Amino acid sequence: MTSSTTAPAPTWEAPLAGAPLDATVEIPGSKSLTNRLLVLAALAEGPGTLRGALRSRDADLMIRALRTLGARIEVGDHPSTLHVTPGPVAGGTEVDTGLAGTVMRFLPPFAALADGPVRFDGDPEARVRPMLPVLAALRTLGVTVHDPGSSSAELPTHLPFTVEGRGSVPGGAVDVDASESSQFVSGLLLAAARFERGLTLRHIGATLPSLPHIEMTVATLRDAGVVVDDSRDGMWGVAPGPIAARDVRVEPDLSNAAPFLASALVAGGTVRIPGWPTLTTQPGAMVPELLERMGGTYTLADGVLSVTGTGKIHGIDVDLRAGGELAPTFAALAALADSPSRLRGIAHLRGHETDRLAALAREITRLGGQAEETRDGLVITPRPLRGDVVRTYADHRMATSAALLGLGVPGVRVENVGTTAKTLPDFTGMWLRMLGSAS
Ligand SMILES: O=C(O)C1=C[C@@H](OP(=O)(O)O)[C@@H](O)[C@H](O)C1
Ligand SMILES: C=C(OP(=O)(O)O)C(=O)O
Repeated sequence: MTSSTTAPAPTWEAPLAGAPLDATVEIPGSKSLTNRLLVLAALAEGPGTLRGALRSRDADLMIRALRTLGARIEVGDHPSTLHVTPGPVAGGTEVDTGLAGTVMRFLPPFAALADGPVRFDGDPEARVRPMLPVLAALRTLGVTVHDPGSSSAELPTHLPFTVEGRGSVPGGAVDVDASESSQFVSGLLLAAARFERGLTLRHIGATLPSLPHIEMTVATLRDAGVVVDDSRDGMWGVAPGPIAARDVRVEPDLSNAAPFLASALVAGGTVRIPGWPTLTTQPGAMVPELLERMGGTYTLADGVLSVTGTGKIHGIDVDLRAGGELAPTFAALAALADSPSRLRGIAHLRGHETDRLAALAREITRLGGQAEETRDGLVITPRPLRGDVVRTYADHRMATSAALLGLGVPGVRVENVGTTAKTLPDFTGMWLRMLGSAS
């Protein structure tokens, strides 16, 4: 299994904004859409194609895993064009999840269709991310899951684990507590049309994060001809049936666009993102309005989103439950604002790539800021900040939010900026080009 390095990585000097921005930034395909569409293509009735797919560590982990599980995936005339030919789901193999939530939560239900055992493991940081709800659901649905190192009948709560594929999954009804991650729901729904009786899934937790990501799952399933009933809140039904083979284009990743757009508020000037969808299930669709509340303005014309800022940022009180992956960007803006901010509804960020609430509070504090964890979020009170090393904890969004802080604070150095390869391999190149300082 691959693992992220624990040796001290060289730091990257985050550039300070020298002048108001005037940049157009092309953002690669959405991680969430790419990895859903790959899974559905690998379960489809025939060969299909993704265009504009993301190529990053998370997407490539998904590609490698699906290949080992029996799909043929060929790269077309552009690296972002992927031709997928489904095959019988193969067992007797291992899946490296890296640190990708989409791989570790979407593929166990897929592996349950295999003709043999599939062992899952990932990065050291992945071994603490919550897994139990999806594994417990699989057991209820008739699938055996066990700890690869023991003969105990007790369900593993985390990676590593083995899913004993038996060639088919009975399916049926299951209750899932998805309060720690919407991905438990999405993973089960994505494979459910291939279960003999389909699936009826009821969420039983107190809160449900990332609802747009579940809606994205439902939309991609319906686009592939799968019958999904989402007429009752917190319940989803998937009818058994074929998954259509398709030729699909992936939208740009709007969450990855967030730090670039937010730069306009820090540096002043305008940042433009082409290919912004008018209708989308991506939670990044919330970004323009949130930036407006913090002092920016935006327009969407001919598919180009433009955000303009003045360099003056206002604090915000916002429930980010629907788009928790945006929190690191807004925490950085909040630390640079002229009034306090409260980010709410994001307790589940404690199970992301790292405990993001602790990491953001610690790193903002390291720069001289004031940031406190609450039960379900952060309270950030702006203070004058000074440069220092910002630690990233193997978390790509800690790195991009540190870059944003560095636009406004001289001397910010980002530890292991290479962690951005999880979803955006050329992050530093794109950032420098945005600032007009690329060689
Ligand atoms: O399904 C998806 O593609 C995702 C769902 C969300 O996970 P959580 O519900 O665990 O936050 C999000 O944060 C993650 O980046 C991607
Ligand atoms: C939470 C995230 O990723 P993952 O898909 O690994 O959960 C994220 O990208 O912010």
